[in-house]
Amino acid sequence: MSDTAAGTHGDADGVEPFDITQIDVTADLAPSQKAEVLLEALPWLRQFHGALVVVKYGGNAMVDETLKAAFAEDMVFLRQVGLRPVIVHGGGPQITEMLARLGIESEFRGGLRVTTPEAMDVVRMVLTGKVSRELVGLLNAHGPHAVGLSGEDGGLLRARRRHATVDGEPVDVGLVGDVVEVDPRAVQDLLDAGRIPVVSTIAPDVADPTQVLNVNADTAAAALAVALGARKLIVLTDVEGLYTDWPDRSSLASRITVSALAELLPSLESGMVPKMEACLRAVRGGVREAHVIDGRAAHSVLMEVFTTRGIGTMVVPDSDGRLATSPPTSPVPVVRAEQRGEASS
Ligand SMILES: Nc1ncnc2c1ncn2[C@@H]1O[C@H](COP(=O)(O)OP(=O)(O)O)[C@@H](O)[C@H]1O
Ligand SMILES: CC(=O)N[C@@H](CCC(=O)OP(=O)(O)O)C(=O)O
Repeated sequence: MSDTAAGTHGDADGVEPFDITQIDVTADLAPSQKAEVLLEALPWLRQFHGALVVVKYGGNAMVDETLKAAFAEDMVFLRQVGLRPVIVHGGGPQITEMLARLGIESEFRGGLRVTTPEAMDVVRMVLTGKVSRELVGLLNAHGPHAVGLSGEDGGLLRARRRHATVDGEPVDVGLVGDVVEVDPRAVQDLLDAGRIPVVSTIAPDVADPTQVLNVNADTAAAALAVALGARKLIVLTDVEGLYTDWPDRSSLASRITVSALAELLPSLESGMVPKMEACLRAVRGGVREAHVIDGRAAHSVLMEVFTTRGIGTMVVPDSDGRLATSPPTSPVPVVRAEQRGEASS
């Protein structure tokens, strides 16, 4: 059996329904076709009822006005039909734009932003004060669903300073961190209250909690998905999915196992690396499916979750693609406040 495949994201209840991805959304559907579209969603609505889904919001879906509004609709739709979405957002382009406005040049090493104390202020301001606010506003245009929080809130994330690797050598990138602890209770509380949590990936330094660190949003989303025991991680990007032989357009993988992905990882180019590492980390940590999907397509999340073919690339465990064979091993410990010796309310 091949470890990568072009195919569907599985049968539910043996239904062979209408393929929504083949629909020209601009064409007027006949009433019977509309019914077929709804019916295709039925087994997935049933299967994912109550499922916790972590969605990494980024790429084009984050900069185009129509796509932004469509993304908000998708999240509200998920919540409304009984799933529990948690959004982790990026904001690299917005940070770069604000730094440029302030006359500060952006520099990346090994895919990570070189973050000086001055740049860190801007990163925090843009992620929590601009990107998060805007997304919460779009979601709450549909009702009081969303609440924004950063990794600093309720002890959600803690990070340790990390170095980038360039040509095999460690390179200092300043105030950049990797998540080493997650206390998901702040997010869980919001989910229990029926809210949609919107997370910005700023995290206090585990060695000095008064210092905050800039954390890549793809990797933070994976750490959170593992800590929350998410059913799915969905990462939006600006390409159809993972190409096993980039840029050969015929090499799009619709499904890949963690072992095949681990083998492929060293050959990937920088943009795709944190995304695929995040998927690998999530599935190895017990998340059943991690998806990289095209944020340039309106309603790509709905297409992924509620259609039989799905879209993009799905990363699955080595077993049969549905169930992990071994117990989850979290690369990031879930640490509760009581374990840290702090007061719990
Ligand atoms: N193997 C690959 N499969 C898909 N995309 C790839 C691959 N290798 C490099 N890329 C590039 O990575 C980009 C996605 O990374 P990036 O631009 O950082 O995404 P985002 O802005 O969504 O965070 C794609 O647009 C594509 O140009
Ligand atoms: C360390 C590091 O590089 N952090 C990122 C954080 C934002 C992010 O990850 O945004 P995207 O998902 O839009 O790329 C940055 O400063 O750009």
